[in-house]
Amino acid sequence: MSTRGLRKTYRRFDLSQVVAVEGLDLDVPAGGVHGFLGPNGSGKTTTIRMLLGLAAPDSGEMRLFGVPVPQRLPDVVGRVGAVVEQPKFVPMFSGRRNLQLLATAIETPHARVEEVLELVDLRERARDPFRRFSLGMKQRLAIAATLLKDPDLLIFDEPTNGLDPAGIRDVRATMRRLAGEGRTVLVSSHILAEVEQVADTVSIVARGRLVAEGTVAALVRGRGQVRVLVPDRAAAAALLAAQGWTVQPEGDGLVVAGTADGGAVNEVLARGGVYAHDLRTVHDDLESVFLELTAHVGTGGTQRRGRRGRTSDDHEVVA
Ligand SMILES: Nc1ncnc2c1ncn2[C@@H]1O[C@H](COP(=O)(O)OP(=O)(O)OP(=O)(O)O)[C@@H](O)[C@H]1O
Repeated sequence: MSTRGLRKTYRRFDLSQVVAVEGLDLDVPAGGVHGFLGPNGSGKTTTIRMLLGLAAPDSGEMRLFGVPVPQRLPDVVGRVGAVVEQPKFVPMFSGRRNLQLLATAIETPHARVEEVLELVDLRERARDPFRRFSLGMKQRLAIAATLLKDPDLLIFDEPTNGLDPAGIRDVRATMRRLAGEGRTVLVSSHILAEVEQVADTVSIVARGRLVAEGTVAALVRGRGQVRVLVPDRAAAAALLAAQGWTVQPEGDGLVVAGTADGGAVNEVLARGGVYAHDLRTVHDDLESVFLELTAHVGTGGTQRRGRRGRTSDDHEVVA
């Protein structure tokens, strides 16, 4: 999946414009889990809706499986499954019955229902009525519905929203399992910790623009701090600051920001005749990288749509 120069504006009730997506260049490699990350209102849902033909871009290009969309969406839509908002399940019917109804609607054999229930680990609870399902189970049922037609690309918009830790863990495990089968999973989130552990690669957006992309390891590499305990803090601080590092006192020691290279810090100190009696490297996690990258850009447009607190009851299954 890719986008080039993608742009979408909305008109507010007072006729002013909100730029939801602004010149977005997104690349999602085939296979694996790709995190689509950004603060609330940074344009993730709008981008996903455009990719699925649910909203029209103002300008820019989008490709799915190498073909331009929305122009040729009908050619590839069968290879895409998405969970984006709004419920489509009957509360009184069992999870299995709900899936069977959908399977009939898209002319898929009911045997596939058993397969997808297995894939999302819901087989044992498939006889329970949907209304008795926990949020996590509802979410996995929505994922199961998208799997009925065996898509190569799965798109999940904030799939762990409103879930408890066990629900989050189960949805994560489901995403990993799907990627393990060779599918591509695109998952959007504004909570990095939820995606960091499951994503192979990520794109970070802020105000509708890409601010970073790559593997989680590459994004956090080299970012961090080195903490040192030294006998002479003033001398050590002078030596380290001379390297261009930001040095701050902390407790009995010093924190050297802007490097995660403990060896280099140690060498500078030793060459200057200051011997550290303790030195540790603290690597930034993706959360700090994300905050740093998105802080100065802020969040999206000024108009909010009151979607905070949305639960997984609001999922739209594009099957
Ligand atoms: N239908 C709409 N009408 C007007 N403004 C909209 C509409 N949809 C989105 N917006 C605005 O566009 C911007 C981007 O919203 P979008 O929902 O795409 O962001 P998001 O990154 O998915 O956020 P969240 O994490 O809250 O879901 C926001 O400022 C939002 O208020």
